[in-house]
Amino acid sequence: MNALAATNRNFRLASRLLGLDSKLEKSLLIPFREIKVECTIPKDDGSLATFVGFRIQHDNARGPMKGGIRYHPEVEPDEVNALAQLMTWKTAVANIPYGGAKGGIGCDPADLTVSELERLTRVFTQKIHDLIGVQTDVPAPDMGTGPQTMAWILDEYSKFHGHSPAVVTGKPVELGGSLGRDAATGRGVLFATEALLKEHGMSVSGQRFIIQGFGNVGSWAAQLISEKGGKVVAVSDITGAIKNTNGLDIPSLLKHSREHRGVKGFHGGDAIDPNSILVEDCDVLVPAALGGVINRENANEIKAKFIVEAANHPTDPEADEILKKKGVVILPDIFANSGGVTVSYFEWVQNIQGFMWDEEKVNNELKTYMTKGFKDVKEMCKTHNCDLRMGAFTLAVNRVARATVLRGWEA
Ligand SMILES: NC(=O)C1=CN([C@@H]2O[C@H](COP(=O)(O)OP(=O)(O)OC[C@H]3O[C@@H](n4cnc5c(N)ncnc54)[C@H](OP(=O)(O)O)[C@@H]3O)[C@@H](O)[C@H]2O)C=CC1
Ligand SMILES: O=C(O)CCC(=O)C(=O)O
Repeated sequence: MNALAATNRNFRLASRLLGLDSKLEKSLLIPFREIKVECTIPKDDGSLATFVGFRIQHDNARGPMKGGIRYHPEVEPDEVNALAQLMTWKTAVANIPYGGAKGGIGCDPADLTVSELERLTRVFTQKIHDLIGVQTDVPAPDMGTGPQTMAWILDEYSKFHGHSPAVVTGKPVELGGSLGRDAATGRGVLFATEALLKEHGMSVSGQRFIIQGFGNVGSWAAQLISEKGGKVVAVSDITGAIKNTNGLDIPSLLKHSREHRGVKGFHGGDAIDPNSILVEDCDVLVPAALGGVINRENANEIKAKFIVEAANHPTDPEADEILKKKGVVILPDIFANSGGVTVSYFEWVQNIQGFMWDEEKVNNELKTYMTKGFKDVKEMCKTHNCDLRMGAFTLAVNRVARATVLRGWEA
């Protein structure tokens, strides 16, 4: 099932549990605006290259639309649409005053030089600058993008609209980025995992973790989990996968990954087949890379007792059903990885106030939001006698539906 069909399905299940009016249900699914642009840039060798970029703005009932921009070869409209919709539900679960959006450019950032990436980002910004804004739609990093990408967007946008630091989040701290944003998604994953394990009378310390993806989210999650005594027994990225049943030395692995641009060749563990990482033995599986990686092909083989969805949409609905029957507990993406957008909200607030918080305040506030989010999700699970994914979806859909109706929605 593709990402959009899967997301729509989860939304509809939640809508039925809530007993939403069918016209309201339909209207909540339709995106507010879908933008597609062609971005042509000169490559360093003088030839021209054209890339297709998207910004899909899903819903703004609860506030400005918010969500990352992804640079990846597999970016396509249905997936961006699904990711935009997931942002609407994620900001509602986190209870931050935003709607949802997502963007992306179909490109392989590894094949482009820094100056080509800068030109591409500037052309993309030129094409969408009048459709984003501090109170309309606020982009942020996602796969293949980071603080430097946000700095280029900020600079290009400001040429049209004057200096506007709050138009993007996840910026470099020197340009108004928030302390703690870089680590925020991974730190949120830690807080979410702690809340989940506590519920089961367990703690992070001593549990065996497997993490797929060692980029921003995966590497911070690995670092923070291992600092709390969790044993990270395997990680993977696009270059390969490494396993050590005694626990990988994460600081050394981070150093190796920075120096060699990937985990491949790390001597502190054994190389394993990256395709088998999700089914290796562990207590907690943390997918932190692409969507759809847990599916009917591998769900039966998964050995983890818990799955914490650091990536967006890593679990296909068919896998969801199989895993539920096996008793695997899944902490869904729209809660588990909401730490990133929550600290993006803190960044936006700081920019608007023209005031900078210290990192301790950012991290403490994040913990408060994640703890409250878990409690709210559990409450919905109790009310609707459902699993954590439906608990999170019903919480979110109910909040967005209420905001929509209060603003004066009419069938
Ligand atoms: N950044 C954020 O704040 C947030 C991100 N997310 C989600 O988290 C996930 C990761 O994002 P982020 O960490 O920012 O992205 P990054 O680009 O920083 O990192 C992605 C990681 O995934 C690896 N990867 C890519 N393809 C594969 C594959 N087929 N198998 C194994 N690893 C792979 C990459 O390897 P390599 O580097 O070698 O290419 C890299 O290690 C995405 O689903 C994203 O939507 C969710 C919430 C917020
Ligand atoms: O920080 C943000 O605004 C959004 C991050 C994001 O794209 C996500 O949570 O999937």
